[in-house]
Amino acid sequence: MGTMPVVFINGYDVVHEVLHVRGAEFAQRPQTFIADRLADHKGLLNTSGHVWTEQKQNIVKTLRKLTAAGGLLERYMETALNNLADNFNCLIQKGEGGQVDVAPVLKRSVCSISFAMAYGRQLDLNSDLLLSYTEMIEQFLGCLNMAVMTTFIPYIHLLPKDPVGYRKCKKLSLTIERDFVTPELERLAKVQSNKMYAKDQTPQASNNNSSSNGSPSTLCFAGAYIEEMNDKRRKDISTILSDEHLPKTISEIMLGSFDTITPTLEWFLIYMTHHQDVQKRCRQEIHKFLANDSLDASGISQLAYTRATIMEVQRHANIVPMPPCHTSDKDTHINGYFIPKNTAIMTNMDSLMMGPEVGDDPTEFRPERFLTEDGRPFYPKWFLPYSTGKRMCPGVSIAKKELLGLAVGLLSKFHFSAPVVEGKEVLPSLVGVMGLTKAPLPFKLCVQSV
Ligand code: HEM
Repeated sequence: MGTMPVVFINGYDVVHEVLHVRGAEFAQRPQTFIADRLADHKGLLNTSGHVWTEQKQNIVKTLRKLTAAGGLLERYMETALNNLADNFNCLIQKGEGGQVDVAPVLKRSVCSISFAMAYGRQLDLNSDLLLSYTEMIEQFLGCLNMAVMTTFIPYIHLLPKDPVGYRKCKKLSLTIERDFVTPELERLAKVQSNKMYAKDQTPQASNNNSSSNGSPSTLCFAGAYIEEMNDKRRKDISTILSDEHLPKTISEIMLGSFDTITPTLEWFLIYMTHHQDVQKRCRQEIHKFLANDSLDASGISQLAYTRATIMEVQRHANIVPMPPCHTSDKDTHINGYFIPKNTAIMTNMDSLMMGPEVGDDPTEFRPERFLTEDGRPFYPKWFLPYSTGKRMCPGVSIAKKELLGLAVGLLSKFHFSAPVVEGKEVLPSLVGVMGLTKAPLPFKLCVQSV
């Protein structure tokens, strides 16, 4: 990458050794042109050392608290799903269910949930703010796909006419922060200071730890971050959490969830269209275990086949085939090969998802590979869509719940099949396009109520 050597690692044994066993040694991110310029050494995804360590611990703690917080995520999902169903039903009533471009509504649903988890308030799927936030995120990601070329040939960014869109990308990133992130953070900071003021005014309140549970500002990522930061400042504890890092970290949470959950759901619907038998079996399981199709925890936990299907979609479509690179700041060896310090280590996830450990015919779509013989969920060691070790995705538990909840909500309400064009069924393509993640080509589905 540019002048930086790159080593691809392949196969479960070496991936496990580098990312997990020697995770601390390889926990750093290489300094690439685009990451340095866009992240500006802030946030979490592209930082290393103590800046990354405290923020990672904080994000893991906060996301764990949010997923555990009394059905919060489930409430946001129900609202998004109801909104989504209204949108699909509207198209069906207008006679337009035969060929629906499902992606825009799916994207806004995911964005509305991420927004709610990040800022503590949920937007309607058709609200102007959500429409423009989603559009800006998409534009930014689209632009970034080309701008990453500067990682390989940095001087391109100096050429006139911005040939790979680097300057556009930088501008979009700043616009997102200015127009969407900052106003929400200011709103939350106000809530926070009002709360502090109220606490100072009420002698009883000062004795009870109202910051830990139940208050509106803690029930979102940004609120919890602000609270933790203020708490540490008040107690004079040295901290890296700051108003400078917060907007970048929030943007990364919004992008990190949007650009992974959306394509996974799109792929899920595409595979369900190709494999009607699997779709039918998932729906039967959902109707059997979920009373009124509600996303209650005890019912959801019994959906072994539907879970296995989502895992098989993640494996077969392999949405993050090349996760962000890792590096070490010391000369070392991997598998007997000398690796100079600051070499970018790239993981080839295809070598796991389609590798020999998968078993018989990895190219076949077969959810049963994630079930034991008696039908219980089975998590093979090579299945690492969220990576592993120190840099593992902190959003894993939210992602798992969200994917299952949205997949269940979609299948319980709608049937998906190939649109018929000029008397012929047109199945959506299984070929993906690579950006930061692997997304499907534009596609349409026939959507019917069940
Ligand atoms: C289907 C959903 C998702 C998949 C497949 C996924 C996958 C990944 C992968 C492969 C990495 C790179 C790990 C590495 O460098 O070894 C990552 C990092 C990350 N993900 Fe996710 N992710 C998903 C959802 C989410 C969600 C919902 C969030 C936020 C709530 C999130 C936030 C992040 C962040 C902040 C990082 C950077 C972690 C670090 O550098 O230490 N992701 N994710």
